[in-house]
Amino acid sequence: MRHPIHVTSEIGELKTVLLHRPGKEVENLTPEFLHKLLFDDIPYLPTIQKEHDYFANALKNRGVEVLYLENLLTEVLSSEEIRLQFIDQFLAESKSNVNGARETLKEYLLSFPTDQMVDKMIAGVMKTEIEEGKKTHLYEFMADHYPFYLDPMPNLYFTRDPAAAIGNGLSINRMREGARRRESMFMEYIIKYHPRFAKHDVPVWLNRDYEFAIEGGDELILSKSTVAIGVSARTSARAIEKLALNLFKRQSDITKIVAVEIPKSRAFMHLDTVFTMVDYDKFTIHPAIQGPDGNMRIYILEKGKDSEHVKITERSNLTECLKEVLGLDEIQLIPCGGGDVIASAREQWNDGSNTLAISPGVVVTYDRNYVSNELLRASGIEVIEVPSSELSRGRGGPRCMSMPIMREDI
Ligand SMILES: NC(=O)NCCC[C@H](N)C(=O)O
Repeated sequence: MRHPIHVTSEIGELKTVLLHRPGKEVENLTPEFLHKLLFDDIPYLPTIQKEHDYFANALKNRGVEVLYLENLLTEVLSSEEIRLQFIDQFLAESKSNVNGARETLKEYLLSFPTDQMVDKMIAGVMKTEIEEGKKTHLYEFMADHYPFYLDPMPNLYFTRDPAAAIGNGLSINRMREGARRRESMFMEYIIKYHPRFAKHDVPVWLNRDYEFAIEGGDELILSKSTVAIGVSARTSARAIEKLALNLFKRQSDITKIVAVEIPKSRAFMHLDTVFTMVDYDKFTIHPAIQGPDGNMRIYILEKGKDSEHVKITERSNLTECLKEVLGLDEIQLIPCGGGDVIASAREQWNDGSNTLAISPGVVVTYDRNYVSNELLRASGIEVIEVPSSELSRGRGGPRCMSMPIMREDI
């Protein structure tokens, strides 16, 4: 029986990917809550959907099977027992606003057909949606003070981050920011209960109940045996070490974790915002993450003396480290924006380094990053561009917007 999750590289031919089509949740962004909800601007819904459909079609046209997170979850929640369990957990995890109104909200959510209920949970529930007569707590009447019972989940179209495929298993992530923490519940339920996955007993290398944060944008599968993980604003060194211990212990094929420290900044929130793999020996990079001589702080984690310890050795140069772990004589780093200070900062901000490889040497990128795209082409890469004026407002690119679950081995 073919395993439903299989990812042993960043670049092997993409067979199946999980997306979320942005919906009403982006219309629940207002200036007051942009920062909290991790957006820099408010996307225009019809256009962001059009751009997202273009992205999905670009993948389908290349033979990729596109699955939508919201559809898989709706299928899971068709069982009444699981639906009730999911709602209870979802409301419990949304605790800051639900306080005391759980039963009213549960009844409200259950009044919708399951697909609309899922959309509603993602879009958020406004206080004004519940009849006044059902409100019993002071805060429920304060719609102007804080409008939501359930906060919207506008970052859900960045399916990369809540969970990541590693080999035949997954990390289901505890996300750093409160605004995104509920997102990984979706994958937890899908893996456990959706018929496509449930019967395969998919290994979960690290689960979302682990106390330290890790996000999929930091997890890059360099090869069958090596994963690079960013130590970043979102991913903690502790979670990386725990994941490494579990991967070494539980018979995965992973023998090396390359922990790459990157600056903690909004623009560089994950490793994949500054570094992605585009071919066997080619990578995009934002030059600002390296020191003057290309120096960086990099640590290789390998099996240690016992199951509680990893062996840690330090490296200081990314190019040399990649050559070592991939067994290559040469590798090429393609600078975002061509290394021009202005173009690289501008294009990195709009995810110029955030490419999604759909096979070795073929990537999907945003059209707006024309300097980086030309440079990729000049380096022999085929570039499929997608329109990006609204998609880019959430600060993530094609890699962030996709969660590959099946790739051919390379
Ligand atoms: N892998 C990624 O870099 N994902 C982009 C996530 C953007 C989202 N607005 C966030 O701040 O989490």
